[in-house]
Amino acid sequence: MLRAAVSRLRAHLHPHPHAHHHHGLPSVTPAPPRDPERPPRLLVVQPRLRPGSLLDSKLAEALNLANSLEEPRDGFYKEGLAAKGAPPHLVAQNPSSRGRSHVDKFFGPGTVDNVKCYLRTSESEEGVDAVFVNAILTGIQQRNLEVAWGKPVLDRVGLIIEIFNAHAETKEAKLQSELAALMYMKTRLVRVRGPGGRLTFGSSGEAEVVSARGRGSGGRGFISGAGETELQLQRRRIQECRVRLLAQIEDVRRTRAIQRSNRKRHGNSFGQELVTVAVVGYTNAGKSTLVSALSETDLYSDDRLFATVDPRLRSVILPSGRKALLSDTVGFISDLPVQLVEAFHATLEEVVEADMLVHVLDSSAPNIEEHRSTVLQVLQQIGVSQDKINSMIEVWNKIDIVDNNDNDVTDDIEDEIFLTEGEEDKEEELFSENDVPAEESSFESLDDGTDSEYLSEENLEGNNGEISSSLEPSEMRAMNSVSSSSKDCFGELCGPETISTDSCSSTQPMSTCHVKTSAVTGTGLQELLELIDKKLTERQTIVERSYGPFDRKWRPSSSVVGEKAAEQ
Ligand SMILES: Nc1nc2c(ncn2[C@@H]2O[C@H](COP(=O)(O)OP(=O)(O)OP(=O)(O)O)[C@@H](O)[C@H]2O)c(=O)[nH]1
Ligand SMILES: [Mg+2]
Repeated sequence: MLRAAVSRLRAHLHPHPHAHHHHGLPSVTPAPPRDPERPPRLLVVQPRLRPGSLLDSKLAEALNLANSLEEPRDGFYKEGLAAKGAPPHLVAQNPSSRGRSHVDKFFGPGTVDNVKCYLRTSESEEGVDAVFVNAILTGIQQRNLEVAWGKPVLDRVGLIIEIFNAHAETKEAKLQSELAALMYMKTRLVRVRGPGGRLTFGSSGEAEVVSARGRGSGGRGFISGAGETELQLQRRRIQECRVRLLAQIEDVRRTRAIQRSNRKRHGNSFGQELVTVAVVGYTNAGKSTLVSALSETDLYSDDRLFATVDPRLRSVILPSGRKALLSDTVGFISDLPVQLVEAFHATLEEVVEADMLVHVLDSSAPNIEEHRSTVLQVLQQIGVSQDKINSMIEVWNKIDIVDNNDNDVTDDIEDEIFLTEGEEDKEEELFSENDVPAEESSFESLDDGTDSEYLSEENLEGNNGEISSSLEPSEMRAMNSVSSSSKDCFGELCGPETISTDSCSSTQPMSTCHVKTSAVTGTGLQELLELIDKKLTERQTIVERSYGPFDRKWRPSSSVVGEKAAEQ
């Protein structure tokens, strides 16, 4: 009921369908009649990034995000993600890379026009329901782009929230994604002067936009008075909604806390404390697949991003016979504002309170380093102790596809990147320069401010080689070198015997134990279970040895500390 109320509110504030294609709300411009069952079709606009490999991975993620916005019916999606193919997309000049982000529309006038042209020509074909700009826009920029393009515009945060909303199934996940939506919307209230000179909300008017942050009447005379009142009304409604949501989420949190303490108190049938291992990681790393494989159960896994929004617990018997609970949870992603992470507080508390963390990484991802640092950052944000982060086990998953991942990222992307006439020579230069090692390639100086902002299709002919070769991810090289340096630990147990080796010492941040796995083929799963077992035993010994409640943190065993001290 609350969800419906929020939807109504959102529709009122935001009267276009980007948020709710699935709810069939009216659109800004009369869109061609479309099948309400069909997931929304988004045009992806990706600001250009350097080096090329970074652009490739961000674009691939953007396309995956665009394809992920779909509501499952009875727990299933209409078609597999692979069947969908890449959505239409453009690579645009990145205004922020030149330090001159346009306050009013984010992009420069050339880009805005080109996207408009693209939309006009595509209208006759399949049509696009909304535009997804893979950047963080201000409310004003979003609204101005909507006016310019005549289509709903979603930025990165907006789309992710919509995906959360579409995928949430349990009450807990629904409440939290509603809260995320509300918090996002609150920063996005803008007034627009409508066609009749009236101030309205939404994108029907021309671009006289006033920030909702309440810059006040600012000498705007009588119209601003009425506008302010309406704005205040909207803000109050949002505030009321938020208070109600927070109260309900507090209930969820309380229930979860009780469940957790029951688990701790009653433990398993042997009277042992029932420990929880939280499985965390970037979205699509394979957390659900891994938890399913380890626990021999069936959790929903999918190539869609944020396939899991609902937290799930699965029990697993470790090699020692001890029973543990694995907690599968929502994945993380880069560039999410902290308030949105906070909206998922109740769910993420499971991670904070877990006895141990397992960090799943997709080792086939070209920007694995960025994924890793995003996850570490979020863990810190939600209040996981540094000790727990340091003693986390890293799982390098999808090892089965690591060797042949060299060209899968751009395979179906390349032909659709656009170039504008007049820009050919320069762009050719850009692409061939991608051959140089990633660290050395900086092309910012080549962007000299012309307004032609696209790469044209014809121009990519003959350049494909360069693009693919630019894909060789330097991160993978870095990873391989880590891999060889951590051989001592790898595949073995990183217990007290090996803890003094560089690769596994928990006293050294970031030198975490890792296991290479494939959740699909089962490679490395036994090693992982053994490692979890070992770490838990280690932890328990420490807890037992400690004297007071303040010592109940993970620490290297005293013998190791003693050894270290003896060395010095
Ligand atoms: N080749 C290969 N594919 C894998 C492996 N593990 C998972 N996948 C695939 O990767 C995709 C994502 O897996 P999920 O388990 O849904 O990933 P997740 O981390 O739970 O993702 P979110 O819930 O969306 O955050 C699915 O299509 C899986 O089949 C693996 O070890 N090898
Ligand atoms: Mg999942």
